[in-house]
Amino acid sequence: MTGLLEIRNLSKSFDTTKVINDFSMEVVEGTICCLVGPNGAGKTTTMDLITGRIKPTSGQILFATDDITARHEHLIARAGIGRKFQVPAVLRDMSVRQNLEVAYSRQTNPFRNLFKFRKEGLKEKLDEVATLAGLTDRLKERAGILSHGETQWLEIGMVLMQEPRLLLMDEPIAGMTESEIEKTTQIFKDLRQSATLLVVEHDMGFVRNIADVVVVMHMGSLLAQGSIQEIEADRRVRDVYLGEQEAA
Ligand SMILES: Nc1ncnc2c1ncn2[C@@H]1O[C@H](COP(=O)(O)OP(=O)(O)OP(=O)(O)O)[C@@H](O)[C@H]1O
Repeated sequence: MTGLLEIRNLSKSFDTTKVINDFSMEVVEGTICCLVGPNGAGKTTTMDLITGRIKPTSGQILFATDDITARHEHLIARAGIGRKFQVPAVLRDMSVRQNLEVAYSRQTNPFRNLFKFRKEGLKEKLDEVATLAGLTDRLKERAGILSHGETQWLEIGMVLMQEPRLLLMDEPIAGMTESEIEKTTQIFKDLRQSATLLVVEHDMGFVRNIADVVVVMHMGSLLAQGSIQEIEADRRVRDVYLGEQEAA
């Protein structure tokens, strides 16, 4: 099976330091792939390379079989790759509903843009996303009063309003309470029905609950990939990453 996203022999150097080194992986459509590894392994740099924020020194990135390696960042977003960063970017003085509407109007798919003022399309999408993100009861609230967890869910909702085919997430549960993590786990399980996700995450409990595939990076290279059971049983992964996690 070919991946929706395929990374082939990717390398990236900053000055003389090679931080991504001949790294290859893929994300299959309709799955959640978690990218894990020790601090400095190159996870964020890989996400930056996928979205076109930075360009690789060598290698290729294919999205839906198109080579997007040299494409400009906004064209990659338009092709259907959305990203939710760790730091929220919601408009605090606007309501939850207005935030979702603004995200919809920033729809990056040009075909969809033609219909952006069609109210039914917006309403339908807004209801669907609010339900998925667990925000139906909070639509009228000012975004500024939301809890940390709710703000993160609103951010996820805002990315979903743009209907990405692939959704990248940077540490989505950072700073969340136990109950917020539980709810986020459910949101991700629901998301899997309609989206493809690549998630950078340190919390192995969360990874265990959501991941179809786990990819482990170490020093810019692929160390291991497989199911969570395969990863947790892998001695090399235990040595460089999981052992360190358990000790923390
Ligand atoms: N712009 C840059 N210039 C120089 N070095 C960089 C730059 N960006 C990242 N690096 C280096 O690349 C390496 C990989 O960093 P990266 O942030 O991708 O790791 P990470 O796996 O996301 O780590 P963490 O889990 O701590 O977020 C690190 O050694 C970092 O210092």
